[in-house]
Amino acid sequence: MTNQNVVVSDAKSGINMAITVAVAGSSPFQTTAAQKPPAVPGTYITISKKKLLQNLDINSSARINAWVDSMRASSPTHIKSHSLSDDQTSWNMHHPSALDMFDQIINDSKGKQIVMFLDYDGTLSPIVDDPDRAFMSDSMRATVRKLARYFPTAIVSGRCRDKVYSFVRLAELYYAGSHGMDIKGPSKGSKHSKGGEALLYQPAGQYLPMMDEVYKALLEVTKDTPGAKVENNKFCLSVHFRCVDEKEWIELLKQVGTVVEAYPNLRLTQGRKVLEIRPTIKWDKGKALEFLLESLGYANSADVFPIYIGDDRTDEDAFKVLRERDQGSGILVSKTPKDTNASYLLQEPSEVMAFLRRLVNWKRLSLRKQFILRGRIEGIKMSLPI
Ligand SMILES: O=P(O)(O)OC[C@H]1O[C@H](O[C@H]2O[C@H](CO)[C@@H](O)[C@H](O)[C@H]2O)[C@H](O)[C@@H](O)[C@@H]1O
Repeated sequence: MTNQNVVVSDAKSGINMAITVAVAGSSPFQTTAAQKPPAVPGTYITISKKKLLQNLDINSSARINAWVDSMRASSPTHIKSHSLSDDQTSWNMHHPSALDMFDQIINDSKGKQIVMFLDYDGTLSPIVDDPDRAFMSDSMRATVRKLARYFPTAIVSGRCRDKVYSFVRLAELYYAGSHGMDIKGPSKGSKHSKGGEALLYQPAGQYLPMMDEVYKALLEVTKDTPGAKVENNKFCLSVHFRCVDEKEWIELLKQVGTVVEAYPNLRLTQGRKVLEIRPTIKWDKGKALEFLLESLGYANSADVFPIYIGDDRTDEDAFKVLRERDQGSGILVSKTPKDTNASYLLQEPSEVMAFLRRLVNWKRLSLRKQFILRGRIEGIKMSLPI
């Protein structure tokens, strides 16, 4: 356990109060690698390239080129078709479909409380060109609403919390925005909050003025690059290049690199056709998952079964936590091979919806069975002579 600063917000007065609480640190669970399919080495993004990507030096053409290769790799159309089919077969063998393995997942969760963690873009909504129009379908919303009736459910997104909430619009969920750096967690029964107070946790709070400054600088340097879009996700800034001509990528990278270089407390990473700038603090979606589990009362508990579904590179931090704890299931949403710590696979949001619906139906049925069984036992008791 380590101490973390938590901001508890009083809904009536609007006053935020910083308190220190204990947060789960290293996992008490031992990894038994044999129980889970192993992570397959990356097929088109190698570990060494990942390391190389940790720092972008805009004066080094080797670094710049590695970054551009990686930007290109986020587009499956650039994978040669013959190598894709070989990789795909071996990858699919190691990462079976979560729909095919549904019974196995349910069996593994036996006697445990399932807690759901859902990424937003590419998981609940399909990837589209305009980030402001990545709407969730009504049927997906209805499915997630039902899901939350049966299981505690959290959305964990790179978007700022307000924006992802405006897309999802379900008050009964918990939300972790800015890649987990802005958490609104459970208010009832949590040891982090009293009464009906909302639990807010913003571990990068001190960087907010800096992020606003960097947002303005990014808007300025990218303003002449057609198709570039800068999104302010509060504790994380996204520079989208999905609609930028590939010939302009090096220039865009240099523009962004020049801004980021001036701030030693910032790091630059990549998502799906997006450059992401965030504080260097040791906090990510994996830490957010652990924080939410603890605030739900499942710190160090063997009675919980977290299921995390996501498509983004940043979701890997959460998959890694589950793998290290040897707990729950990580499910990657992807059609193409990727270096991943997830155990299972779903191809696209429509499969995510099918999986969530199966969970809801299974839970409904098992509750009905329990209800009937209890009725029978009560009936037998009533018919017994006193
Ligand atoms: O953690 P997530 O919820 O997956 O958020 C990650 C980023 O998602 C969004 O960008 C991605 O989706 C856009 C809409 O489909 C797409 O246009 C873009 O190319 C993708 O990278 C969001 O706009 C970013 O701010 C999030 O960081």
